[in-house]
This record gives sequence, structure tokens and C-alpha cells, in this order.
Amino acid sequence: MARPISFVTGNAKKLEEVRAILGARFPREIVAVKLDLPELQGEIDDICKLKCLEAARQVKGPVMVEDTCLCFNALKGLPGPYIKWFLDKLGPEGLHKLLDGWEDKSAQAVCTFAYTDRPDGEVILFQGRTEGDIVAPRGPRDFGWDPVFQPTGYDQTYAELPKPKKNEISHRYRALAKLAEHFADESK
Ligand SMILES: O=P(O)(O)OP(=O)(O)OP(=O)(O)OC[C@H]1O[C@@H](n2cnc3c(O)ncnc32)[C@H](O)[C@@H]1O
Ligand SMILES: [Mg+2]
Repeated sequence: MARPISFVTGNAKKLEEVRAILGARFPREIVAVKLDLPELQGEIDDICKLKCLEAARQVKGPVMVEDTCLCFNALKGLPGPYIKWFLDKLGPEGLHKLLDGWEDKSAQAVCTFAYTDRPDGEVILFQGRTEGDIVAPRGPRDFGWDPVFQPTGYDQTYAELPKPKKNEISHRYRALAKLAEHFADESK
């Protein structure tokens, strides 16, 4: 039996969604490790790789980490990986206001999982992307920027959509589908 994978995150909501999306079909056991890892500035792939290697150093075994970006097309992809700090300071209303001067309200939610089995190992990335628009906040405020992100083709925000629906179309779902495929092949 392959060793369990530690999912290292400081975000309980991410963990809840990962568990709901992967469900019982996933061939490896996932163990949650609550650590707020440092994130370097830079491009998303590099941020994820370094975060993953740091997690492996601390956990000393197979780990996965995840980084989520919210990229406004009018702002050439910003806030991107810095969305956490923008959200902390501006709140959902402020995120929507950032685009006041722009006609283009489109955005992409991007989720990148990184996996490695040891601190000096290869890091594999799995990325998922969902397109949408930034709207005035609607719906419950229990998870990040969900109230301002309305996925393309829907008239509800992520926050308003029933959880199982979000988990069928989300950036996180799409990234986890790739990760699950990788581990399904590995276990054959
Ligand atoms: O410990 P980690 O896994 O890094 O957890 P974090 O909360 O620091 O998460 P990120 O560094 O990836 O920053 C992403 C920000 O976007 C938020 N976020 C992540 N996924 C989201 C989702 O599906 N819907 C809404 N907000 C989300 C999250 O709360 C953060 O404020
Ligand atoms: Mg973080």
C-alpha cells in the first residue's frame, strides 16, 4: 500500500472541498496537515514548486499543496497569486470596485496543486481554470472571494451555487481531476 499523502494547507475550506471532490475513489489516503507555508513572490508555477518542497522538508514524506489565484483580465492577470492580501485588505466589495474603471469584468480562477514524494524529489503540477466575471458580492461569505466570482454560463456566484454544483465546475475540481487521473494511472 502506497504511503499516505499529506495535504499541507492553513485553509480549512480548501480541505473541505478537496475531501468532497476526491471522495472515496482516490487511491491514496490524504492526511491533513495544518501549516501556513511561506509563499515566495513570482510566477504561479514557481510559487507552487517552492511551497511544495518546503512542505516536504517539514513533513518528511509525500506531500501536496495548493495555490489559488484570481486573475482579472483587465488587470493583465493581477491580483493573481496576491489575491489573499487584496481580499484581506479590500474585502469582496473592494475587489469588485477595483474593476470600476474597466468595462471588462472577466476573470479566471486558477488552482494549482503541487505534489512531491520527498524534499529533493521532482514536483508535479496539476492546474485547473474556471472562467467567470467579477460581480457585486452576492451570497454567503464563508469562503474567500466566492461572493464576487460568477462562473461563465451561470447566473449565480460561486457563493450562491449549491456546494456540489461549485465542486462540479470549479477551478479546484478541474485541477483535482488531473491529479486523480495521475494517481489512478500510477495505481494500475
Ligand atoms: O495554506 P494555503 O493552502 O496557502 O491557504 P491560503 O488560504 O493561504 O490560500 P492561498 O495562498 O492559495 O490564497 C488564496 C486566497 O484565495 C482564497 N480562496 C482559495 N480558494 C478559493 C475558492 O475556491 N473560493 C473562494 N476563495 C478562495 C483563500 O481564502 C485565500 O484568501
Ligand atoms: Mg497561502
